[in-house]
Formats: sequence, C-alpha cells, structure tokens
Amino acid sequence: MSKTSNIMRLALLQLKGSKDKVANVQNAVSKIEAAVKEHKPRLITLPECFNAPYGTKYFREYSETIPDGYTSLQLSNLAKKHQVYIVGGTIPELGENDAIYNTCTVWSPTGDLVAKHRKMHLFDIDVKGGIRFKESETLSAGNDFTIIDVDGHKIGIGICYDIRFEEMARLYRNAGCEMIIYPAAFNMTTGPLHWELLQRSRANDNQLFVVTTSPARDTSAEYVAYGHSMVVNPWAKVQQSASEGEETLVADIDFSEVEQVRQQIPVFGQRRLDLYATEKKST
Ligand SMILES: NC(=O)CCC(=O)C(=O)O
Repeated sequence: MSKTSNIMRLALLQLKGSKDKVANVQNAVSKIEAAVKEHKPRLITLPECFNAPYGTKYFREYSETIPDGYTSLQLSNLAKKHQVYIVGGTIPELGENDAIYNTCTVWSPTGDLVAKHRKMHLFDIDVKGGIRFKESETLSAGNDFTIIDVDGHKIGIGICYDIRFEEMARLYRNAGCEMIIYPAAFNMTTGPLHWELLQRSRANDNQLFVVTTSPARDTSAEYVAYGHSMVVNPWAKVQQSASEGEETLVADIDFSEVEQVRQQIPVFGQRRLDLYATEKKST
C-alpha cells in the first residue's frame, strides 16, 4: 500500500482491569467510543491481557477462540462502526490442539481481522526478592512475526516480553517497519528498571517508533502492572507517557521523523554485513 500520509493519530488506552471479563470488555468499548468521539484516532491500542486478570491460573479459564469469540466480535464491531484500526491488546486465546496463547488481534476499519500475533517469547523469570512468573506453565509460544500496513506504513507487532529480544525488533526494521507496537504489562520489579530503557533501546537500535500500552496499575491485583504506556520516537526520545492510572494517551505520529534520523545517523547502511547479520530462520 502506498503512503497516504505521514501523520497518524494514535490513542493508547491504559485501562483498569478486573476478574469480570464482560466488565473489562465493556470498559474497553466505552473508552474506545470516547476516544473516537474526542480525538478521532486512526489507530487505537489496548493493553496486554485487557479482558482478564494477568496470571497463569486464569489464562485457560478466560480463553476464547479467535475471531468468533466474545471479545473479538466486540472489537471487530467497534473497528467497523468507527472505521478505525484497533490493535486489540492481548487476550488468552484457545488455539488448535487445546493450546492457549497470549494473542494480539488487529482489526481494520472494515472490521476484518487483518493480523493475529501470538506472543513469541513467554514471560518466564524469577527475580530474587522480586517477581516470579512462568507463562510457559500454561501458555504456548507463537512462532510467527506479525507486520501490518496502515496507510502505507509497516508496523510490527510484539507482546510485552518480546520487547527484550532485540533480534525481533531488528527483523521488523529489516522488513521495512517504521513502528513497533507492544501491548504489555510490566510489573513493579522490572518496570522501574527496564520499561523505558527497553523502549528507548529498541527505538534507538532500529530508528523507529516504539509504542507500548500497559494496563493501569492496580495495587490490589495479584499482578501489579507498572503503567506508563508510552510513545518513543525514532530519536529514542519519550514523546509521550501516561502515568499509572486509567488514562487515554493521544499521540500524533509524524513518520517523516523516521527518515530524518535514518539520513542523519545512517547506521543501517554502515552495518558490517560482511562480518555479521540478523536473519530470520525458516520454520
Ligand atoms: N507480560 C510480560 O511479558 C511482562 C514482561 C516483563 O515484565 C519484563 O520484565 O520483561
């Protein structure tokens, strides 16, 4: 698709969550409706696991099939009703062979499912005196990279822990991406340490926009999300950041910044590909 405009308005919905799936989805619906009415974004992003509590014991209970499950139908209808792209955060997906995935769905302004990204790197960490989490206890990993095209701009999709793997971001850059969107839910151990650092690093490594959307922080929840949904520009500057509470962050993206930084700091063309390369293996 040819580029129709370099300017794109995003709305990042940092949402409160609960154990009530319908209430979670209906909250997302109302915040999407409000964002469209007040800001007329081209693309709306939601948080990781926005329709369910984020925890290994909940994923199967809250899982649903895609694209015919309850949450998918709500997002599809909204995208079509408001003619907007929706990067639908993530939901626990009941996939083939009864496997459960942490999955991001992307809906076009016609309400069609144009992409589905299954989290490739499962969040398995054990930080002494901090957080222990093991997604692999109940989730299966996805094996595919996901790129969407919005108005001629390629956008890569990753999910939370995927952001730690610079090879993935580099492959998106190599494929022509100008932005990577990560629905994510960092926590109070790694969030203060790495949340902003990782986003600025991926943006700087690849001279592209990095956009993250977190759940709002709920200190009464079993998993306390860090918050601070963020837009980082291709110069690796934080363009905008939310705080910790429920918030809609609106950002006007100027994709011409991508070319500006790539021309002024031309690292991409200066790589020693005679000595090294980052390559996707055929699966
Ligand atoms: N949901 C996640 O993948 C969390 C990733 C995270 O917190 C990290 O430190 O990485």
